[in-house]
Amino acid sequence: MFRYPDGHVARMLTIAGSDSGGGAGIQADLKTAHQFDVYGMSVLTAVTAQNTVGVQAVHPLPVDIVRAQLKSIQDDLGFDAVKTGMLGDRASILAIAAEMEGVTCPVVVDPVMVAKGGEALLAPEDVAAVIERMLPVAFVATPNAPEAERLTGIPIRSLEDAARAAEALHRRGARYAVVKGGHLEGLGDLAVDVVYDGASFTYFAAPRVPSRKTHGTGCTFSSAIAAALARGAGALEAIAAAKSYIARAIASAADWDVGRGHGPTDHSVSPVWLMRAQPGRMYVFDGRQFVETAPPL
Ligand SMILES: Nc1ncnc2c1ncn2[C@@H]1O[C@H](COP(=O)(O)OP(=O)(O)OP(=O)(O)O)[C@@H](O)[C@H]1O
Ligand SMILES: Cc1ncc(COP(=O)(O)O)c(N)n1
Repeated sequence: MFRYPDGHVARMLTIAGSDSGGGAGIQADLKTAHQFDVYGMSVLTAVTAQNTVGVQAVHPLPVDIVRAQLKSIQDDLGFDAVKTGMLGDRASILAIAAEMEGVTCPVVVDPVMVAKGGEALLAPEDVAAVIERMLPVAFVATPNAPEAERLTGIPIRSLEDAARAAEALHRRGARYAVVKGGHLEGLGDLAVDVVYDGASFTYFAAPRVPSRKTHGTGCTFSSAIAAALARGAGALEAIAAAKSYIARAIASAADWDVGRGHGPTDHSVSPVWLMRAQPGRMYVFDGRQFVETAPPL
């Protein structure tokens, strides 16, 4: 486990839903924390019956038990970074937002709305609560392109659109807004994520793997950012480490036979650390290392 100079072990909390299939949600988050040598803890917001083919049932947990889990962790263990994913019902969203307003460590908000198969994981009428209450507490927000469209109202068809949406998310309170490129046509064969920090656009890219094994990529990416932040990494370093981790996790599972549908990624890979990432640049991860280039826009 990663330890700080004072001896304390780096700790990450995930507040998210359970994926019985083990590829997304809490399960992906804890596997990722472990792979970053960070101690992982969880607050469950909902239980899903889910596999690689689809989501068969969703059961949000009562807000009292959501609050109680968080209190148990706060009263005893503490944490160095938080990641939020699927948030459950409106009462839980409001309770979690209120708690996050009082947290001093970095919070990564992954505004999960729909699963790969199209099933809703957030009620459409609760999107406003995520915009109004969760974006302002986000040190890093990590929507995919369709989620960023819903959060900003900006149609996203290109990298330029993604950059404009990242700006809008920053205006709505996210200190670092990351619009992920998994659902977007990137640059050539690259999957490009754009980051806006209020001053500069920074781009992280990796070759797009022609694979259906992308269940839980968003969960894995956002928890990797939180795990890196829990170790004291800066925001851009954390996003870079997460990009290398998810790129390797997708590539490594491409020939797996786990499930018949959108299979999970391989959480057993290791991240590559990019120290001193410069805002305003583009970094392409080639599977082994980052190559710095001029920004595409
Ligand atoms: N086929 C792929 N090859 C390489 N990288 C990918 C691929 N698909 C997604 N990514 C990367 O994985 C990360 C997650 O992106 P994505 O846009 O898929 O998130 P998401 O839609 O929230 O995930 P999910 O569909 O699991 O909810 C991003 O860094 C994205 O660029
Ligand atoms: C509990 C839970 N949280 C998040 C997702 C999104 O992940 P994906 O879009 O990869 O299915 C999911 N499927 N299940």
